[in-house]
Amino acid sequence: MGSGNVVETTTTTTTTATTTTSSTFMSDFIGKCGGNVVIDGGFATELERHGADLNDPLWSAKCLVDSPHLVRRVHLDYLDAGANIILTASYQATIQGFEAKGFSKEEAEALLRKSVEIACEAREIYYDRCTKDSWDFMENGRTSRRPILVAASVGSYGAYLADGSEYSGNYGDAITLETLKDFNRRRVQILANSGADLIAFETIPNKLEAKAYAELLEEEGIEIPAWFSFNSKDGINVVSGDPISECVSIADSCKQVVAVGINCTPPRFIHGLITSIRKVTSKPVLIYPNSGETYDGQTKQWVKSSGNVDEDFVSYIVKWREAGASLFGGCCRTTPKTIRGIATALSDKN
Ligand SMILES: C[S+](C)CC[C@H](N)C(=O)O
Ligand SMILES: N[C@@H](CCS)C(=O)O
Ligand SMILES: [Zn+2]
Repeated sequence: MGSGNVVETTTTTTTTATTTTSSTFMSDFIGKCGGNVVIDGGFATELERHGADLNDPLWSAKCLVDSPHLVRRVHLDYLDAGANIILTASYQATIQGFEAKGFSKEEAEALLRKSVEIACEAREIYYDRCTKDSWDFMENGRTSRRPILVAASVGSYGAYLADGSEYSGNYGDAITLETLKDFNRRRVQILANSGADLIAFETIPNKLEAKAYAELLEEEGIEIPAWFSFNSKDGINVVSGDPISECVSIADSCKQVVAVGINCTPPRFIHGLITSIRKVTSKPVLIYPNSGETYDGQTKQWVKSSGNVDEDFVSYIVKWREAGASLFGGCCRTTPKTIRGIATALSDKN
């Protein structure tokens, strides 16, 4: 496990394998955070705000190669804004994607590890700064630090395709369960052993990919927890058209999955989706919507959605909490300002 967080695990020895489950990992963490967890905001969005050019098949993962200082800077921006969970820059970091750019397999694997190293380093810098500036507070004579987890991001296969396919989930008939498992196998192994506290499977657009991740976690005996986060463009199904209930059921049945929810989805759909998810699972629910704009995979630009206007969603956070979510952040086109607003809205409620 990553440093700084105590996790209760129960170890079950069977005749064939040793499995480690962590059923209380997320509920313990939510408790340590006072009942609500703040996730970070749009990572690539903030990289771009600092001047990064992400018009590249690697998208934000390009910065692992050419500007790691910006990656660290963005993590610190979100920590300063109040995040309890920061996601690594590995959303579009795949061994296959790095190899296509001329890196060796070893170099590609090192870049995946580097994404976690930078996030862990940012957490240490943040904690050191807090200590120096005496931001820590004393509780029963002991110094107490804001709990912070590093989540290793795994973007979907559609992200690797680098054409916005994570918003259609349409991979064609050639892509099977086995293709998806094999595509992700080494990446997931590396990230699971990188020092991250959990794996964040993000922007999962279809049921097939959820099934592939669940089977992969089981087959590889992955010992750190994971969350599954889906995206939707109608508030009823995930983007491929697969019912959200069926996707969430897959996450619910997977013992390594400690939270399930929705990301990179317009705010106007979030309330209904939380209600639908709640009907299928008692695992903690996470939400980190985008701004409500639409991504154009050809131009790699965000465009205003016609007809539907999503306002700044910070004012909805309390309602989403009442609907049953307990982890809240932002995805594309949200910023540290959004995250600071979420942290304030939740602390006002505590
Ligand atoms: C979450 S989307 C905005 C990431 C970028 C996309 N996979 C692309 O490469 O165009
Ligand atoms: N963690 C990624 C998700 C993109 S949908 C990011 O914020 O850039
Ligand atoms: Zn997003």
